[in-house]
Amino acid sequence: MTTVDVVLPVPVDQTYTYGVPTEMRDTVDIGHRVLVPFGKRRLTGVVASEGPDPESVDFALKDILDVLDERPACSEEMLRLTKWIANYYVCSWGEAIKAALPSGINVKSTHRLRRTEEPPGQWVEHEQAGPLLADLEGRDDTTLSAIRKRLGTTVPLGLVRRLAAEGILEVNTQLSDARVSAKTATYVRFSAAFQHPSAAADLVEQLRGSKQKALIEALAGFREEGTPEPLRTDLLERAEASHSSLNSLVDKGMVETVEKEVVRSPLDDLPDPGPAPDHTLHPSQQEAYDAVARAVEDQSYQTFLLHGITGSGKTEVYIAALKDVLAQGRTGIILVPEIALTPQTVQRFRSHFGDTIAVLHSQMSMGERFDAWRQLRDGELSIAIGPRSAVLAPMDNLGLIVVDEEHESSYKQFDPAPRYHARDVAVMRAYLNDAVCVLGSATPSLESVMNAEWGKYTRLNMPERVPDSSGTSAELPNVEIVDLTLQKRKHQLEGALSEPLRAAIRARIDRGEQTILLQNRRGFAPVIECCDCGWAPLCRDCSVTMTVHKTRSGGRMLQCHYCGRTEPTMRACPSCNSQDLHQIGTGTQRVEDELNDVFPDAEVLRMDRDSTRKKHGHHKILSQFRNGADILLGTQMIAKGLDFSRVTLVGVVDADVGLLLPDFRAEERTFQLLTQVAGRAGRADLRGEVILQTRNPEHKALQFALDHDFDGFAASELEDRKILSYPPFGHLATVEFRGPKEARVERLAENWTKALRKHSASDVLIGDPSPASVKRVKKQFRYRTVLKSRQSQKHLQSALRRTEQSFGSVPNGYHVSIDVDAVGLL
Ligand SMILES: Nc1ncnc2c1ncn2[C@@H]1O[C@H](COP(=O)(O)OP(=O)(O)OP(=O)(O)O)[C@@H](O)[C@H]1O
Ligand SMILES: [Zn+2]
Repeated sequence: MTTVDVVLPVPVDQTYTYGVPTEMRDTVDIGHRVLVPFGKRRLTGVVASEGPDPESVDFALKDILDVLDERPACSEEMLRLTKWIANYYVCSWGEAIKAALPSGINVKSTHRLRRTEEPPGQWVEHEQAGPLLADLEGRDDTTLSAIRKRLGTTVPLGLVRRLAAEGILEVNTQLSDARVSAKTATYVRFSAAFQHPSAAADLVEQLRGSKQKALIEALAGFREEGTPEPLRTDLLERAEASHSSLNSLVDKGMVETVEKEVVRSPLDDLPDPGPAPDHTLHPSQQEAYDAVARAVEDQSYQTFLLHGITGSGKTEVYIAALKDVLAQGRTGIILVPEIALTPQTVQRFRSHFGDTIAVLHSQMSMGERFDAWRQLRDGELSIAIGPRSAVLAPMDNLGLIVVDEEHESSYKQFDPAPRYHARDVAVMRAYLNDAVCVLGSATPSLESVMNAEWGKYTRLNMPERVPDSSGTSAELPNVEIVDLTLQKRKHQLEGALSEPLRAAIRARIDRGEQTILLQNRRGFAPVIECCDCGWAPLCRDCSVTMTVHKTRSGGRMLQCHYCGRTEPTMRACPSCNSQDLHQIGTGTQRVEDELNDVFPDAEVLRMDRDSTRKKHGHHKILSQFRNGADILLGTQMIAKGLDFSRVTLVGVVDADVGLLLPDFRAEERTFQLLTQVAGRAGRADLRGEVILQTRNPEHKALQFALDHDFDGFAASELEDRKILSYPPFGHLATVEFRGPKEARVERLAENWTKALRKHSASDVLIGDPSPASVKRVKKQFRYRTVLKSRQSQKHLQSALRRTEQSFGSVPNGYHVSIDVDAVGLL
């Protein structure tokens, strides 16, 4: 190739042509990363295609500086997929490719800054330059990213350049290497001439130095144990010898050292998954599997919606299909909402497929992530299991993509772009690969239900739970509603737990059975308020009240759930000095206290974001529960995928959390959450019971959950959506405007929306820009415009694309984010 077209990580929708110097022509290929000059910067890009004939180019062609890969980082398939993502989600191709590559592999430029002169007053007063200059005062030199971290704001590079031009700053730009690469280690072995076991004894005779003798003996010892090439550090330690003794053996040609890659794996510290259970599929599993297996056999594209009620055994269907795919020499991707929350599912895959699996999760180090990515790309591993981003795993030869719990909103990426939905990308990726896609859920999304109805997906149903050895299926648990307003009127409500729920828990403790309790709100109390003047503490940086949390020592502190800021609580109201401060509402910590009070003899576990921050935090709590703790209390984390046979009671402390949010999906979410959590009860021989506490007993989401009536709920909700042209009947996108000054954000939103109206086809309905329901988060004001189209997603996409192009850049520090198929309109 003499020229190449390169995709760059810039928010511009085009590729750039570069020349290829003669010495690189044999090494560069499609999908390779290359280093290129771009304005004054150097950027890492990916070669998308061969470029035009250099003779035909009518601009000054710049050359690529370096080829960064020996093998393509991006396959041609991945280039096609990312291009589709860029078009569909209205972002740049470079942004989409970035999401498909492990972070940290790009060469970065770092800017080191130093203050040279006393800055003039107008700069000291300047809103952005002031803090920057103050930060640099008295420092030697420091990187721009360190400054940004210290100040907690963005420092625009343009500002830095202006200050440099005025001689106030000295800027030194350096290229740093990629932060991750394959990790290698040094191993030691006998040289070819000395490999015979008897040679070691001869060597020990010959050698004079006692350390050298010890090294030879230790190396022979490792070999006897089956490790002919031990790590150099291990060998030195065992022989208690130094590098120089080893080097003299190397010089004598007796031993040699080799550099080999070590693979960093997060599986190393997970417990062994144990042997794979050998289940015979029950009739409805068999039927579902047969349908999937036929499509796998044909190697043609098809998407299935597997609607299997809770405990119907969907995972076994995925496993059986995956075995077929591997037998064909193809590969598979399993998407789960979040690895830490679905440990049992992951362990089940590991027990069947062992070392061929790459488990990708959010708590992996950059090195672990890179290693998994490289092994998948090179075909050393053939299964990727992980959350959202695993849909972009770099494997060739895909035969199957499973999306477990396909209704989960965590499959939608929010920030940064590409704001893709992993389920929809999975369907597209299967299509591009003639592969099969299986979307599984007990509560499918209404989008998928309609796609099945319209014939795009094939629906498969598993309406019964897995039968026991006698052939009878466990029944779905009995659901009962406790009306909290009634309880209160009868003065029977003392804390958060009603009398019937307490009695049911007591019975479980006495029988040695287990209880799962959902309270979908973390912390101690959502609000603290002054009883005299009504004052409540707000976060300094976000427009929300702060939540009361219990500290480890039993005291109280305040925390903002949007930015994480914490503050001490106050004794008296800062506004009227009253001591009468009231903690209103209930979080998991408060329920935990009540449980410990009421059931002092019970072992209570709490699982929420606060109790699971450490690595394997979820895992520890769940294994304590498996070992027989009485009560597992938690936020929505506990609603998914858990499979414990002794759980016979599920209690929902407050079923109304989330129900009344101003989002058209609020009811769907609530129904899904209640059905999923109810499904944790009575999964084996013991019959389950569910108690929902609510103040809205007549609400549709609750009433249908009461009867486990998914189809009824879907039909009723779809009717409402149709009238309002909400998805799945219409298409939706949002544009969010963000920045530090409200008036400017509002103006930006208005101008952008005006331009959008100009570029839109007539069926596109565009709302007025309005503040987000939490208007300010982390010092940034947020406004939002919602667009709908009854007819076609394409109309939205082209209007957004055209507006973005014609509008041009926005002021520094201000952002416009396009979110196609947005979920969560808050
Ligand atoms: N054919 C089978 N024979 C015996 N046991 C089975 C069979 N299929 C699945 N199981 C067991 O039944 C239980 C439920 O299966 P699984 O967890 O796959 O259900 P699920 O459909 O994913 O449920 P949920 O949606 O509630 O998470 C598991 O313990 C699993 O090992
Ligand atoms: Zn905040």
